[in-house]
Amino acid sequence: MATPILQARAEKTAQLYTDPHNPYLYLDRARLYEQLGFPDLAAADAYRALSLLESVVDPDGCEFHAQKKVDSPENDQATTFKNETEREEEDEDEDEDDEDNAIVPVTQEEYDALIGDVYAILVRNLVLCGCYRDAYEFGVRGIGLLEAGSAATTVLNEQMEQVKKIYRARTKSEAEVELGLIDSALLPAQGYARRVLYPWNEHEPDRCAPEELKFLNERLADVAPKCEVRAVALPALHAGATDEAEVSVQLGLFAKEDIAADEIILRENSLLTATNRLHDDLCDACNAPLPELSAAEPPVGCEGGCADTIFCSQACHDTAQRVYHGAICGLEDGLESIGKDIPDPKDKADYLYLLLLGRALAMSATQDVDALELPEVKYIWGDFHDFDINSTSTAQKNDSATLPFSFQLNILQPMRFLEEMEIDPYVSLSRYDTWVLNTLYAKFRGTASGRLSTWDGGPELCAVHPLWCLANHSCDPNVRWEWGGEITFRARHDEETAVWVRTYPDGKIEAKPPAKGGIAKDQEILNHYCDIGLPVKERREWASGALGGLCRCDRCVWEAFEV
Ligand SMILES: C[S@@+](CC[C@H](N)C(=O)[O-])C[C@H]1O[C@@H](n2cnc3c(N)ncnc32)[C@H](O)[C@@H]1O
Repeated sequence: MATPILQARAEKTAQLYTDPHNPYLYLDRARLYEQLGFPDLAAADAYRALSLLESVVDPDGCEFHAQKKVDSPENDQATTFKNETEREEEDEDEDEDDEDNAIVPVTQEEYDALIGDVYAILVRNLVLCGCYRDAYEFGVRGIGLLEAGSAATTVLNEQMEQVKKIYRARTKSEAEVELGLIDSALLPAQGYARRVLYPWNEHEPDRCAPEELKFLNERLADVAPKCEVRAVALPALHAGATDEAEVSVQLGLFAKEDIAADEIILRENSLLTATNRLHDDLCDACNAPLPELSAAEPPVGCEGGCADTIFCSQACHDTAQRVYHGAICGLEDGLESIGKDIPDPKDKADYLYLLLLGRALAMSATQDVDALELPEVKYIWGDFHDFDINSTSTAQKNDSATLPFSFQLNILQPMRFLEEMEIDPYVSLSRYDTWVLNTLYAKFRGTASGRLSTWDGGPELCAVHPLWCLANHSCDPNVRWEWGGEITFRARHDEETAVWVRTYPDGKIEAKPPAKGGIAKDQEILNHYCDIGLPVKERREWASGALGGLCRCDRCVWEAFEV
């Protein structure tokens, strides 16, 4: 049973689906998200309201214009809550509805009445997420625009005090700082959002249910015939887990029969890939190196006018058209400029996740399916916390606020992707709403594999392989993985298994003989999310992002003297 506030959010969302360029509705929904403790979603809606309102003062500079349906008795129907299926059924009747509802532009007077609240909500919620750099930019813009002394400028000035506090801490200065003299590049751009399974998300499967496991095992049979997906109890690693015995029931891969050392046990291809290399010699679909032009089967170009989109084979070309390229064919020029050429190497990994998101959006549009229903996405682990309606969220004080969130990567750039794909981001809200994007990011951040550049050592390629990523981690893994055009697991042999070493305070070193290679029937297939040659402290640091906490595998626990 939905609580009144969730019900109100559902109603407002349903209204937005039929009146998508109405800034009032976005502002209303932003307020509801604020109350629900989702400052990230509130900021995104406030930004949508702001972008639409800007069209009132600059109609020629804006592609989408603020307008609203004028209420009619029929329109009232749209305010009653509909679930996803009911909504789809109603879409067909929508054309008739439109004839009954007049759509009118939002006026300058309405702009004047709304704009203060829009800035106040946007800036307050960006601050709550910890996105201080963009909060500052919008705060300064709002203060410059709004009448001094208004309620909204009071809110903005309060928020700017928070920003100044962060700036002083960052620059290690005690002195008062003038707002105009702040160097915004020194403020943090990235904050955090709650990593939760949204209560209105109807796409997430019950992955441990027998029928879902059966489905996954049918898929796995083609890719890893000697392996099986099973439910497994893992130690809970997240920050809130204080009890060592607390477990998290998840999935893992297991051997169905004995596997010899060096045997390749899994081969998987995926088109959910991304690269930040511009104009590269890699296949656009699978990211494998392109064959020579003189090869018997030379590379295949896109026929739709994408000069830099090249595939390693006709098969990759055809699959790409069907899976993701169809919707973006011919739109390469605009799309190429998003998320590549990143000036600060520290941001490269985050921008690769954005590019992965872009690929998922292209897949969704090409196949005309919700991104969260894509087979590459639906069953992968998202490391979600339970949603607690009574808990509010700020970047500083919520255990579930662990999903990196920024104005650029979660709000602005995804909108740019949609616009470059010639999709109206407002009309397509039901498919590409911010909670959908956050859910995609949560899934990608725990499961994507990456490859580093041989040029500068920075991350340059990443991919989600939905079956490969079901394998859990150990610092004493029994497989190695390799990723060319396809990703593989190969059982380790005797010389490749990890040596356990620990050093006592008096300098004495203790080592354990490494395990034998190969994998016995019913053993879990254990991958490695970090370089297993590193000492325990470094391994734990490297793997903590993908694990959601510090590794407690047998080797780590032994090497860190925790047993
Ligand atoms: C790539 S997924 C692995 C598959 C996942 N168990 C599933 O159900 O799909 C990574 C997540 O698995 C869990 N995990 C993997 N190895 C683990 C380990 N050694 N100890 C505890 N949790 C682990 C963590 O929650 C991590 O975020």
